[in-house]
Amino acid sequence: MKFPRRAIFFGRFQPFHKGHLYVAENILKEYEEIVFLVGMSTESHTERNPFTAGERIEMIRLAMKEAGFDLSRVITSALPTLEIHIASAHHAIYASPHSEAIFIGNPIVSQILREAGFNVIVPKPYKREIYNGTLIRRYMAEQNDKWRELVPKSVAEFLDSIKATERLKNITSPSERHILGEENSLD
Ligand SMILES: Nc1ncnc2c1ncn2[C@@H]1O[C@H](COP(=O)(O)OP(=O)(O)OP(=O)(O)O)[C@@H](O)[C@H]1O
Ligand SMILES: NC(=O)c1ccc[n+]([C@@H]2O[C@H](COP(=O)(O)O)[C@@H](O)[C@H]2O)c1
Repeated sequence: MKFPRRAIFFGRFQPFHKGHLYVAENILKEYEEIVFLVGMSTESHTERNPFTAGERIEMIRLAMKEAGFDLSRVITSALPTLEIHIASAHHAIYASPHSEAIFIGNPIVSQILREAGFNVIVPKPYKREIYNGTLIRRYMAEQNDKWRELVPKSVAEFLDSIKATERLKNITSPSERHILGEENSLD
């Protein structure tokens, strides 16, 4: 059987932002279909992984639709939080439809996948200093509206609908908020 030409984009998507969209657009210039593999999907409501797997899948689909892609080219799959181990690489295979390449920037995970025989491609950085999940989560936790410009409009609307900034504020530790210069707002 001839499979459609596919590539996996492996990430946590916490939340889905414009850097992810840039990578996905480039993947779809070269491949017929994209598989968004949502990592650490069994973790939510933590500072690093505040959103559930379902919420992340929802953001991916909204953003890809907003960007004008036919969603029949967009596949989503999820992996539980795994030990960082060579054997874990094979979980990516069972969770994904047949694919020719896997796009991932995390150096440890990409090394493990490479050693397990995957065709690993590190995405070209696109304004990484602003388009990164860590910064966006910090802005959200400090109720700083700057996060809105860093995600697609439909994602911002979705995040508002689930009161995401309130969640981020409540789950972000005081020490983190101190780093953000928010100490005066704590009672
Ligand atoms: N601005 C960007 N330009 C290019 N690639 C990006 C960008 N942001 C993320 N990526 C790629 O997407 C992959 C998955 O991203 P991930 O979901 O971990 O988001 P992140 O922005 O790196 O989040 P965090 O800051 O929470 O680690 C990364 O390993 C990286 O290769
Ligand atoms: N314990 C884990 O399951 C674990 C830890 C770090 C990275 N990863 C995976 O690697 C991918 C990329 O990692 P980062 O999002 O940290 O760059 C993610 O999708 C994530 O799921 C998994």
